[in-house]
Amino acid sequence: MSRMMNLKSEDGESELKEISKAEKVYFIINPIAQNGGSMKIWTDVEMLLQQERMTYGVYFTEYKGHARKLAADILSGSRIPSLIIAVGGDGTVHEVINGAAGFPQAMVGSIPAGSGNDFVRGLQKSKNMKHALKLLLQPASMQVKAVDIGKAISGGKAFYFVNSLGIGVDAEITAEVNQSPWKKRFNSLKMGKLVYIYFFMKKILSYKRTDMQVEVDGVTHLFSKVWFIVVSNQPYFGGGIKILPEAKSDDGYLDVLAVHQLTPIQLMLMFITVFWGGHQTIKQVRSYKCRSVSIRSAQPVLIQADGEIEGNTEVSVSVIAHKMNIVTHQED
Ligand SMILES: Nc1ncnc2c1ncn2[C@@H]1O[C@H](COP(=O)(O)OP(=O)(O)OP(=O)(O)O)[C@@H](O)[C@H]1O
Repeated sequence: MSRMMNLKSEDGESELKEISKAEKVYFIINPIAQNGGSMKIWTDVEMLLQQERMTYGVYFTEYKGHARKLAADILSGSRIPSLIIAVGGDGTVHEVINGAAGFPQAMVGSIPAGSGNDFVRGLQKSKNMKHALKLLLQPASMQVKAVDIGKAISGGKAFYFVNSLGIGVDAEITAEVNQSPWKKRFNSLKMGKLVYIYFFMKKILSYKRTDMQVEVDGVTHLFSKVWFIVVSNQPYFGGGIKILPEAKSDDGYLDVLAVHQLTPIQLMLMFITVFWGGHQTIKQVRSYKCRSVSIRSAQPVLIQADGEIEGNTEVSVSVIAHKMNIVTHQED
């Protein structure tokens, strides 16, 4: 479904300085994000857009993977600078980024309407849904920034990620949560994050840690009993966990963190130390900055990218510097 509305603001085109750089604005809405809460958010957003008499196109996803196709279809139709706003969680942003990669006229933003929203937190730098909406309604507060993205290949399949990629227990938990009826129940109570904590507690008691070989910019490291390895483009993962505080999305590097050997209790304590960055001083937590990293697990284990299961067991990742235009708030 698509709709187009009136183009200019009441007093002329100049007010829409940055948005008019994006001559077209499209919203791609995931109607099942946040267990349908995204639709309520979209209704509120649309009311404000109409009050401002903005012109935009609207598309609703109809199946998993549809946002990627919609973004690619929109962008292949014209070379006009176009801003695509994902209304949903990190899964929706992930799909839009994958559809938009390779189209230099694309700009991507998000109205947070999911359970994780790490893209909005760490890259777009919006504090909440209203703050994100301000980007659109007060274009003077917006800047367009070319950020790095990760390109990954697992099992012969190539894909991009904008936040982070994880192999190990984090991906296994993601897969279990997505299949669980508890996700809907917790989401409908607006407590989507609690379900991840519940599955984390459950999973770490049964998870079989595995050995992994990691090649960081050509240097091989062997880790035994690995819980997870995360490759990140920004500080946050897993819905607000500041796991790689030094990661920057525009430095041409990816940050890698490997967590191994800890007992389940130590792993829980490690996550507590993340609040003040203390985890980085733990011997069993190793971190690197790199341009490329390959990971191979001794045992089959899942891989998630931006919270979506994308592969398993082995993956090669490289950074593509300044590949994706995103909208962010003007830095103070
Ligand atoms: N119409 C649809 N029907 C079914 N699945 C869809 C549809 N549109 C998008 N999806 C899938 O919904 C999943 C969740 O999307 P998203 O991350 O945006 O929302 P979320 O509520 O934050 O979920 P999560 O907790 O997994 O992050 C993604 O895997 C996406 O591919």
